[in-house]
Amino acid sequence: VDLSSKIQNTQFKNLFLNASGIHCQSKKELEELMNDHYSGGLVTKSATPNSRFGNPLPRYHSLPAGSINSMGLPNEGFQFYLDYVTHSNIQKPTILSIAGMSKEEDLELLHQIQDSKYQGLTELNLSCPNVIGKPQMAYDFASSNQMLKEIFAFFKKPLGIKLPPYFDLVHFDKIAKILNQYPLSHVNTINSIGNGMWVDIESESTVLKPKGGFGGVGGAIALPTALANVRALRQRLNSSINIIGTGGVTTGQDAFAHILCGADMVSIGTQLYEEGLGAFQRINNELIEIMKAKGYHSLDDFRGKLKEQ
Ligand SMILES: C=Cc1c(C(=O)O)[nH]c(=O)[nH]c1=O
Repeated sequence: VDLSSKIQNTQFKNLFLNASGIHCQSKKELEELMNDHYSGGLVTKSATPNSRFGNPLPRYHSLPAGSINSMGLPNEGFQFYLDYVTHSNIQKPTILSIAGMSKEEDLELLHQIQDSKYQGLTELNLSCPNVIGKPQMAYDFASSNQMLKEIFAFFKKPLGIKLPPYFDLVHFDKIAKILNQYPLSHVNTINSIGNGMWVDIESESTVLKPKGGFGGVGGAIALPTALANVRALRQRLNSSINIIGTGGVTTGQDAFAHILCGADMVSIGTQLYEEGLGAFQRINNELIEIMKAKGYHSLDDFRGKLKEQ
């Protein structure tokens, strides 16, 4: 059974990635991830120009079926991640994630990447729901289109976009129409489901401190939304644009479902945070068992071949 996959011309020995933000913020986390045998690639925490502490704690809470977070983009700063993916002992392909606090910052970071020696993939996060006062850009179709136009006037390296979930078929039509105009390497869908709320009954309080308790929701609870976004975008995007399916993957079955819906690669976030790096080996094995039982030898045997009732 072959779990290899690719994004444009970048080959991955297996389809699994960490979701940006999970196990990829510090040097220690990145090195453990780089040396992990059961993930095919490595995604960095979204980087801002300068390092950030992020939002006040508590800012992450485990839920019965997932997680809620309002981290607020804590990261070591762009130069740290650019240095890491450019100079570290590269064992697997990398995706450098960036999230400027404005269009100007995004453009500046992309100019630095364009002018750098970095030859890996880049991912522009247009969907962070937790920076106070910063909207999720990808919900503003006109601004997203304008931003992409300005980016592709100069950026010539492989670039993907991290999208928030959409909940309306017309919105899938609108965002796909925009994205199809640009030579994107991939889209990564979904980011957490923005601005959820969780309440502690005993204390009668929110569980998160930032933003009055509003935070992005992830984990098992997000799987139906993630599968819908992967399927809807696969049905609408040019075949040249690959899809990283993120959201709700806790088992090999969930990964299988993402691939059936059209995902080329699959990211694991909440489950990786809760279980640790062992989640990759377990989910790899579970997916292999499913494929063996069904007589599939490679992901291409069933990718995007979701049947309908
Ligand atoms: C990059 C900020 C993000 C954060 C964060 O740092 O709060 N949390 C998410 O669930 N998704 C994000 O995109």
